[in-house]
Amino acid sequence: MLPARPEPIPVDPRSTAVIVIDMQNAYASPGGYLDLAGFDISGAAAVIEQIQAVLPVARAAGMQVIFFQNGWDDQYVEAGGPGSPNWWKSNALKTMRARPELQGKLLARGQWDYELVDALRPEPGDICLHKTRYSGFFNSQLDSVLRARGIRHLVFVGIATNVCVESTLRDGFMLEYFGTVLEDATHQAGPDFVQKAALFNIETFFGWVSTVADFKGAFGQLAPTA
Ligand SMILES: NC(=O)N/C=C\C(=O)O
Repeated sequence: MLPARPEPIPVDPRSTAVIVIDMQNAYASPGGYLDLAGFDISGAAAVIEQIQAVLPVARAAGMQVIFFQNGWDDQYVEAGGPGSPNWWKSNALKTMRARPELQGKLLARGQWDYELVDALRPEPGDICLHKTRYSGFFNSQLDSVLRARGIRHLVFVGIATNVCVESTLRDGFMLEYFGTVLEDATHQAGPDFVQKAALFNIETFFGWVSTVADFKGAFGQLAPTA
């Protein structure tokens, strides 16, 4: 059992994936997109440390680790033009329109901004997926990757709690996946209250909320079974 809110939840490591949402320079490094767009990323360093603690435990317990990277091709075709709400709402695209010297740099594959932070690198056996919108289920291989492995429970870490973490967990709920967020391995984009609001929504309507300490307590002693 994994201690969680609103109640403990049974989690079988063999049918569980840890989903690492968008731990890219864009979201977690000074000089990355969120920072340049004016969001407070002061909590990101702690999130990196917490995820560093979670991943070895998950791998040793036999859980699948899946890294997501968010962004688009270097011409931003995948971002959509003015006919896409993404063109209007993406703060990365808006920041580049306001500051043309940044054009081509934010969330573009091949650029530093798009890369995972140095401290969190996939290991052999981990899976890396790409997404072009906030939800990891939209236009991605996630659902088939999970179904092929019999995975039914998703444990979320990463940035941002109120955008890509919550979007992916919500879509997973609609697709019958159980979703748990490790609250202290996530960080919001926006004021503190949006972290609380996202966690309230998840705990109340879409899934479960746990902590890194409880995750380590539940799975830290487990080795994979054959
Ligand atoms: N990874 C995220 O949660 N992203 C949030 C905002 C954005 O990508 O513009």
